[in-house]
Amino acid sequence: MKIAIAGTGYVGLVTGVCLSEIGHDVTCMDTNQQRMDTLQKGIPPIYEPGLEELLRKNMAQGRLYFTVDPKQAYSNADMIMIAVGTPENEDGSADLTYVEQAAETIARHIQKDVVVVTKSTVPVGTNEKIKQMIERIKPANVHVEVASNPEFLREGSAIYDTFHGDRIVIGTENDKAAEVLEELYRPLGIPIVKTDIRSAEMIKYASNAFLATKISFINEIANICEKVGANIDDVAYGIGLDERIGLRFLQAGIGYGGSCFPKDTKALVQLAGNVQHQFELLEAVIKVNNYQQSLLVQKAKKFFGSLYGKRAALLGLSFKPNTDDVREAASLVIARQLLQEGASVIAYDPIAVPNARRLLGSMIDYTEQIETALVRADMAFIATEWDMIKTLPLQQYCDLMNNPVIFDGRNCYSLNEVQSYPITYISIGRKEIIQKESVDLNC
Ligand SMILES: NC(=O)c1ccc[n+]([C@@H]2O[C@H](COP(=O)([O-])OP(=O)(O)OC[C@H]3O[C@@H](n4cnc5c(N)ncnc54)[C@H](O)[C@@H]3O)[C@@H](O)[C@H]2O)c1
Ligand SMILES: O=c1ccn([C@@H]2O[C@H](COP(=O)(O)OP(=O)(O)O[C@H]3O[C@H](CO)[C@@H](O)[C@H](O)[C@H]3O)[C@@H](O)[C@H]2O)c(=O)[nH]1
Repeated sequence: MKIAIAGTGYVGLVTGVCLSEIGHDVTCMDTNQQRMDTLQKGIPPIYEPGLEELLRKNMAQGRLYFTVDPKQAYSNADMIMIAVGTPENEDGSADLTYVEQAAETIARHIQKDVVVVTKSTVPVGTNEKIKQMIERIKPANVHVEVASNPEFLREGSAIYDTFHGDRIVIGTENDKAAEVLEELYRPLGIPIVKTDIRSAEMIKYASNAFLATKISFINEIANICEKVGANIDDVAYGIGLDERIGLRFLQAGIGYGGSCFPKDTKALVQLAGNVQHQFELLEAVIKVNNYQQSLLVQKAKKFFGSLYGKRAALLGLSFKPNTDDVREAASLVIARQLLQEGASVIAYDPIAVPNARRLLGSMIDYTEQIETALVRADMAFIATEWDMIKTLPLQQYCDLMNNPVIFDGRNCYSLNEVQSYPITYISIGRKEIIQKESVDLNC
């Protein structure tokens, strides 16, 4: 099949690369010239495990192209996928500017019958608007079907998820469009849910809202565990073994970040509000998450009294491991709060430093060496559970820091392990380990 993709970010690029890998002829179109110049050289503009290899392979085999020219991308396509960003407006609703621009450009350049598929996360009713918009502009002799096909991949495992997802959701108005999409995805062997367009759009928001709810729920339980002397790791395991609850997505910490949960939860609250339904549960989920993201600095203030003049090592900048994405990352909240408290910050991340620098500028220092961040630090904040952070021997904190005080937002170390070192260790939903004389101790 000849497929064009509008928007070559995390979703568009990964989808394009994976569809070319299963034999389709894919042209990715983006309005960002610099991004496409980089891609034409075979260099991915984002970090995603396994992406570069598949990108180069399929470009070399002549199945994957990149262009900023909409005519080249859209005029001959059998299917066009919209994968542009849907960021949040100031009121939390989804900003559909890029989707509308993409739909308009598609309508102006199509020359043959085509199925337009929306992969971007869009509020219920958007695909109908896309259809109306395209119908208004397209050539009269061209027939267009519109389908909703929301994306469920996770950053950091996007290629794996595309080939091994739990389900593929296809929302259409008629069987013909559904059949084309089923044929596209059949080789992946992933269960397909066929439904109407509005339900498909809702499935995406409801999925993200439910996952975010699980995280805020376990974080609230963690906050109570701290007060009653229970251990959240054991509690999460104990409840998660009940198959109705499940073990996944019960990792307590400093809340969810990323380009999806924060904006999609707010967009669903807005969507509900538009039909006079106050989504109180989801409002609480968002409130808990905001609180959670600022929890570590609150804990540090409680421990030290004042953070003024202290040197902080911030370990991990990306919103989760294995990605360079820092959108809505808890690390950004922590960095800004530490600066407000008068501390200086040196941040470590193996790959997200350039993206973080774009947002935080020179307000903090950066390093790609974890040891450099820890040298002479008064306190270390673990914001992302990268492998190199999780497996850093505790002795290193002792050797490099002034006096090792760790605020662990991802519960990377077991309490038993920490107890054998003269380290003050304050994590989430677990007992605090305080070295009263840590100031005078040599590890
Ligand atoms: N990132 C994820 O993990 C993920 C997962 C599932 C769904 N989604 C959803 O998918 C959509 C895309 O997310 P993303 O993270 O890939 O976005 P992104 O910001 O990484 O990429 C969006 C791309 O679209 C391009 N673009 C903007 N307007 C365009 C236009 N008119 N024509 C062509 N290109 C245009 C931008 O230049 C950019 O390269 C969003 O709706 C998001 O909510 C994202
Ligand atoms: O038990 C958990 C699981 C996750 N998180 C945090 O939640 C955020 C999101 O994590 P994850 O869901 O793994 O990453 P995303 O790439 O944001 O993927 C989510 O958002 C995508 C965009 O909509 C969807 O496609 C995916 O299905 C959905 O998992 C991160 O900050 C994690 O640290 C926790 O705090 N505890």
